[in-house]
Amino acid sequence: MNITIHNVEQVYRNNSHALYPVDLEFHEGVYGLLGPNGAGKSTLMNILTMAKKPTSGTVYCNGVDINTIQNEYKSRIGYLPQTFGLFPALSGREFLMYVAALKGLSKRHAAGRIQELLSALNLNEVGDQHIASYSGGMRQRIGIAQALLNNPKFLLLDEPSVGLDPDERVNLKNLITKAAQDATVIYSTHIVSDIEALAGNIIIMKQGRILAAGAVNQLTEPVEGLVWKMNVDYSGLATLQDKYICSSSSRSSDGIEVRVLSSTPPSAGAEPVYPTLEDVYLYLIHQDKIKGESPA
Ligand SMILES: Nc1ncnc2c1ncn2[C@@H]1O[C@H](COP(=O)(O)OP(=O)(O)OP(=O)(O)O)[C@@H](O)[C@H]1O
Repeated sequence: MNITIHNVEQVYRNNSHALYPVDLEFHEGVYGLLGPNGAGKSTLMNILTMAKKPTSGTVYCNGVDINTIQNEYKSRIGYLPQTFGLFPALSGREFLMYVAALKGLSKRHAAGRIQELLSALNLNEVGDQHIASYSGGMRQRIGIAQALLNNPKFLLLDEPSVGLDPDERVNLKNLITKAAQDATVIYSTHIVSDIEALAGNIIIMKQGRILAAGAVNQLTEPVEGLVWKMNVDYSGLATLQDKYICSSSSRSSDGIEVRVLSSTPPSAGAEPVYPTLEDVYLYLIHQDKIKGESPA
């Protein structure tokens, strides 16, 4: 499925610009949509799922304006919103049957698909218990299951890993990889590690604008030569963090190994390193500060 967004803009009544005119194109595969709080990720997802009408601009599905094929388009979508309501008095299975009916799935087909998804999401044992008794992670997995019910060709997941334990995060990644074999998947998050190995394409947003879009190796190019690795002690780390954008730090045999974003070497011992997606993300989000920095 080919989705094209042309000149899509969202301005709220209070004149806040959630999206400046955006042009994007999605094909089959996983797209990571990264951005800090308020970047406009959920607004974009709501427009793509037709939950929200944009102030202006058009979304095309395989070249056709989605407004002219609403029902067909919606039947091919699976959506996990950032927040969603579940009926606590229903069991997970009953809730999924209810959503399947709304999506127009036949009862027989739905029953088989729901069993498949309860197993895939490790919810078999609790599938017939009331949702009221579910943990946060179990509720999130029911949300993921409802998004996958109709084998969507366009799957949109807003912060899907929230509340999932490490095992379930791995399981989620495997499910998404499988779904993306013949579907377009958009995975929205502000957690870079969630999508680093999963998404072939990354879109980075901030304050309603697209800062960069492309494959990870395309995005790293402008950041090459701007990332440094060095060892410091705890007080040295605090000093560095005051002056520079530090992308990650980990304990090492020589104290703390820290990655620093800087246009010049932050110290004599700093060693240049190849940028990761997290480096790219922090660079793009904080580039004004990095460009205007005063080195040590
Ligand atoms: N109904 C609304 N009325 C006015 N402004 C809104 C409304 N909904 C969202 N906004 C604003 O639009 C901008 C983008 O919000 P959005 O929820 O799309 O961001 P996000 O990237 O999904 O953030 P988060 O990671 O926190 O979920 C924010 O500045 C937000 O305050």
